[in-house]
Amino acid sequence: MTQKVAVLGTGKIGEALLSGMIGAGWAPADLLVTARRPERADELRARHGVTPVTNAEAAKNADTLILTVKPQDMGTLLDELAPHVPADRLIISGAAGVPTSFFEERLAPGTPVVRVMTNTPALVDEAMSVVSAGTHATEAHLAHADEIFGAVGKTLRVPESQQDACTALSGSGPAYFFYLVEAMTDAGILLGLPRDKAHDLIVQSAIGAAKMLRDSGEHPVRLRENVTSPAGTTINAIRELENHGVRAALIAALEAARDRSRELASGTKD
Ligand SMILES: NC(=O)C1=CN([C@@H]2O[C@H](COP(=O)(O)OP(=O)(O)OC[C@H]3O[C@@H](n4cnc5c(N)ncnc54)[C@H](O)[C@@H]3O)[C@@H](O)[C@H]2O)C=CC1
Ligand SMILES: O=C(O)[C@@H]1CCC=N1
Repeated sequence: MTQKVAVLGTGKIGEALLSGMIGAGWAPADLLVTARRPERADELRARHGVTPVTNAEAAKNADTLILTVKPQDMGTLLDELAPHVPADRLIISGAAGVPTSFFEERLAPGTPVVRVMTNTPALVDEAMSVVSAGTHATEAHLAHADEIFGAVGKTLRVPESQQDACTALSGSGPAYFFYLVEAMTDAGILLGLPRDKAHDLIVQSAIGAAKMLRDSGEHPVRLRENVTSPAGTTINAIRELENHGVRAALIAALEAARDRSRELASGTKD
């Protein structure tokens, strides 16, 4: 039997997933989408050939429901969905913070729920997605979630107790790198370079560093040591980073992101 998958609340993350799934071979005819605005539904149909439906129709007709609304909208979506979801549907939540128990409490007893935290590099098939089982999710359900999110990058299984930490690291992670590139580009301007050249130099350095981190098998400390010549330029920069507490700032920043993920657990408007 054909497995139909519905993406409910198809915004940035939902559309990236959809696009990756189609690229990986899913037939658009087997993909349903829901959107709040009719213009958005038309746009998704035109771009991807998928079928826009209502949330209730998605619950009735798809075997797997991927919920990609904001955490604050999850309560409202579930109120609408709950009467229409048969207990054999697999629910995959992509929302930050919201625990699998939130869904289990609102849906039919025994409904399998999988929680996934992905990130925006899903747009270029380089996502990092972490996958956790709810109470009733089996290995087959987890494998199905791995297959779906594997279409847009890497997947990793983690216990749900680690989801808030993973959200702080990889869910929000791309934003920290974009922020660093932005700040380093400003530094280039201070040093007299035109903005476009500074941008290109930093972006290519970021890509090179990312490839080395992934492919060299070396520890990041060793990679940094290899750049840091005795009495050279790099150590002067590193001293300033340490003087300004950048390491401590990053630790505090990720802790704050983890704490916010925990606060979002209520899945309601606040
Ligand atoms: N943006 C990011 O970097 C990441 C976001 N996430 C999670 O993914 C989820 C989606 O985030 P984005 O795609 O950035 O948000 P978004 O705002 O682009 O997409 C959410 C979509 O859901 C729609 N929506 C809301 N309520 C609806 C309803 N009842 N029925 C149908 N559609 C409805 C909205 O109109 C919107 O288009 C969030 O829960 C977020 O925590 C996870 C990882 C990374
Ligand atoms: O900022 C957020 O809440 C979402 C979740 C992880 C990345 N973006």
